[in-house]
This record gives sequence, structure tokens and C-alpha cells, in this order.
Amino acid sequence: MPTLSSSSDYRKKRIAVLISGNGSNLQAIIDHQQQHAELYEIAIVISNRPQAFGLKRAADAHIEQKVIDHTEFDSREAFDAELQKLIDSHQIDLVVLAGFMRILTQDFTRHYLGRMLNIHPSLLPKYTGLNTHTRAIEAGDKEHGLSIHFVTPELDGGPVILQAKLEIGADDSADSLAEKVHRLEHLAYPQVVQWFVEDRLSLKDNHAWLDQNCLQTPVEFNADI
Ligand SMILES: Nc1nc2c(c(=O)[nH]1)N[C@@H](CN(C=O)c1ccc(C(=O)N[C@@H](CCC(=O)O)C(=O)O)cc1)CN2
Ligand SMILES: NCC(=O)N[C@@H]1O[C@H](COP(=O)([O-])[O-])[C@@H](O)[C@H]1O
Repeated sequence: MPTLSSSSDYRKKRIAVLISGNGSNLQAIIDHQQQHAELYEIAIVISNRPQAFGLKRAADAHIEQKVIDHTEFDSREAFDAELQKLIDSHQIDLVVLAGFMRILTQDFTRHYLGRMLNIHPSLLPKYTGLNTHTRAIEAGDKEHGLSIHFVTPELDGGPVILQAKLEIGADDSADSLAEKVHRLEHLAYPQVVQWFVEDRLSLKDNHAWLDQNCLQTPVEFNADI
């Protein structure tokens, strides 16, 4: 429980969860929040895809949900600007990317630097990007897993907070491996969210890292959306 200097100082943390698909990580966080309602609330769930099943998960949990469809915007910057406007209208303390499948612009990631998390299905820095399970199997790796990290302009390059590992079985397929990783994700992500809302997690010690990696080395993105 966070320490209180006075009862008026404490405000329950508010998080936004961004999704693009099934939302099983969102569900794990919903289930965790319902057991820790004194710590935080999920103020909004946002999807860039209208058909994301995670939207139903949010509705069933009586959480506000909204679609901002990236295909309706002329540029990545315009999409991100709309996303930021919606998030900032909800007094959000933490942005949680949970299977959110859009590369975010430099301005957007800098705006939320130190208060935006992502979960990635590999042992970073191995296999940034997509199709990580297939790549690990094809490389003949014996172990795989997940990484939870702060989001920075560099895709999947932010400071890693937690990693969880598992063995790749000889008969594992990309689907069976994804299932194993999902089970670990659903344990790990709520724990990291709890550390953040309890003020036990910050980028404060990484100023040098931030100066070197974020504020001086702009990362160019493919402007096509
Ligand atoms: N600037 C950053 N943006 C995002 C980060 C990040 O660390 N920095 N994390 C990703 C999450 N992610 C992997 O964990 C990821 C998501 C999406 C893509 C990608 O190639 N997206 C394509 C579209 C793919 C699709 O729509 O199916 C794209 O945006 O053009 C790579 C990695 C979230 N964003
Ligand atoms: N590059 C981002 C990425 O691949 N994220 C991965 O998408 C899945 C979303 O599942 P979910 O929608 O069931 O939470 C998760 O396995 C997550 O690690």
C-alpha cells in the first residue's frame, strides 16, 4: 500500500490499456484489478481494431472502451495525436500496451516516457518486432519467454523491467509456444502493473540512459500507415 503523507494526497492510480486483438493480457489485468481495487482502476480500454475481442472483455467488466481505427487516419502522427488526446482526457497515470500492434511515433512515446509499458513475447533484445515464436523455433533456440519494458521511441528497445523464461520443447509449434508464453504473461504483467501503481517502479535511475537513448537519437519511422 503506498505511503500517505495525508489522506488528501492519495489518489487511486488510473490506467489505460491499449489492445489490438484477443485481449487475454487485458483480461489478466482486469482480473487482477478486481482483487486490488484499492490500488488502481482501469479507466479506459482503447483498440485500434474495431473487431478486437478485448473490447468485449472490457464491456463485460463495465470498463469504458473506445476504438480509434488507425486505417481512418492519413498518417501515423494523426492517429497517435487522436490516441494521446483520448488518453490525456482521462487523467491516466500509466499506459499499458497489451498486444497493441502499432508502432508509436517518437512524440507519443516521449510524451508518456516512464509511464508506458509494453509486453513483448521474446527475451529481448532477441527478436524485436513480430513473429517471435516462429523465429525462436526456426533459430533452434532452447529457451524463449517474455519481456516487460518501458516504451521508448526505439521499437522494443526500452529498459527491461522483468523477463520470464521457459524451455522450447522439441515438438513445440509456434502456436503451442505462444500458449506457454501467454500463461507466463498473465502472471507477470499484472505484477509489473502493481509495482508501478505502488510507486515501486520508475525510470528515475535511468536519466543517463534516457539522455543517451531517447532525447538525442531521434528514431525515424516509416511514415506510411
Ligand atoms: N515506438 C514504439 N512503439 C511501440 C513499441 C515500442 O517499444 N516503441 N512496442 C510495440 C509493441 N510491439 C512489440 O512488442 C510491436 C507492435 C507492432 C509492430 C509492427 O510492426 N506494427 C505494424 C503493423 C502490424 C499490424 O498492424 O499487424 C506497424 O505499426 O506498421 C511491431 C512491434 C508497440 N509500439
Ligand atoms: N509485439 C507485440 C506483441 O506481439 N505482443 C504480444 O501479443 C500478444 C497479445 O495477446 P492478447 O491480445 O491475448 O493479450 C501477447 O502475447 C503479447 O506478448
